[in-house]
Amino acid sequence: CIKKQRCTCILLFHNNPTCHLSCAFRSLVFCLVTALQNARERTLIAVKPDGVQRRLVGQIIQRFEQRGFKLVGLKMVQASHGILSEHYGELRTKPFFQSLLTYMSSGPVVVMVWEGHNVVQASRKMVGQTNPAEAPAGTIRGDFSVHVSRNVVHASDSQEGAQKEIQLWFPAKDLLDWDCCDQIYTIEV
Ligand SMILES: Nc1ncnc2c1ncn2[C@@H]1O[C@H](COP(=O)(O)OP(=O)(O)OP(=O)(O)O)[C@@H](O)[C@H]1O
Ligand SMILES: Nc1ccn([C@@H]2O[C@H](COP(=O)(O)OP(=O)(O)O)[C@@H](O)[C@H]2O)c(=O)n1
Ligand SMILES: [Mg+2]
Repeated sequence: CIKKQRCTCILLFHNNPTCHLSCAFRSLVFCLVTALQNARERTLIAVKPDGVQRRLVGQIIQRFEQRGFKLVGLKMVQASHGILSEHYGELRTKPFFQSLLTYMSSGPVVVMVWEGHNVVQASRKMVGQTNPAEAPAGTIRGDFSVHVSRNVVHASDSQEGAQKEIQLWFPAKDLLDWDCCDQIYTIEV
């Protein structure tokens, strides 16, 4: 997408003699802004109470760091039924809803916001299917869990869902904008 926009800028230069420098400049700015917006995609990841009890927090964080994502928010909380009901609102009619709330409030959770290119989709792949029996080895659930009711970690399943979940768990002031010195080595800007 970034490359396509660069090509558009170049075509504007070469094919259209009436095109002004300012036009190309605007395209370039658009191109850069889009690249930066893509790089700033965010998702909510939570280590569930089973993951915390089993001392998997460090290994889970390490996987996201290693992949090249940037941690911009982190906290440990004892989640209330209120926040969990909202977080899992879409599952309200499911037979396991009450047991899900009981499990999720049974101990602390570690809630995080990770930022980076395509982070929502990439995280879902790193986490694996909801049912660990279907999650391949190499995914977090495939490596650390065996049962759907104790699947160690949560990851937002869409960009829209991520935005809602991030707002639910974090006041904006608790998310940090910081420069990752290796960013130019993880994406092409
Ligand atoms: N049949 C089930 N029995 C018990 N728990 C379940 C069952 N199905 C789902 N769950 C629990 O509810 C959670 C939420 O289900 P959802 O369909 O959102 O899966 P998910 O998106 O993979 O998980 P999460 O939202 O926690 O990342 C699951 O992660 C799992 O812990
Ligand atoms: N059959 C199921 C499905 C989900 N769940 C739990 O509900 C959570 C949320 O379900 P979900 O459908 O959003 O799946 P994920 O997004 O977690 O993969 C799961 O992670 C499980 O903890 C469950 O206990 N039993
Ligand atoms: Mg889900």
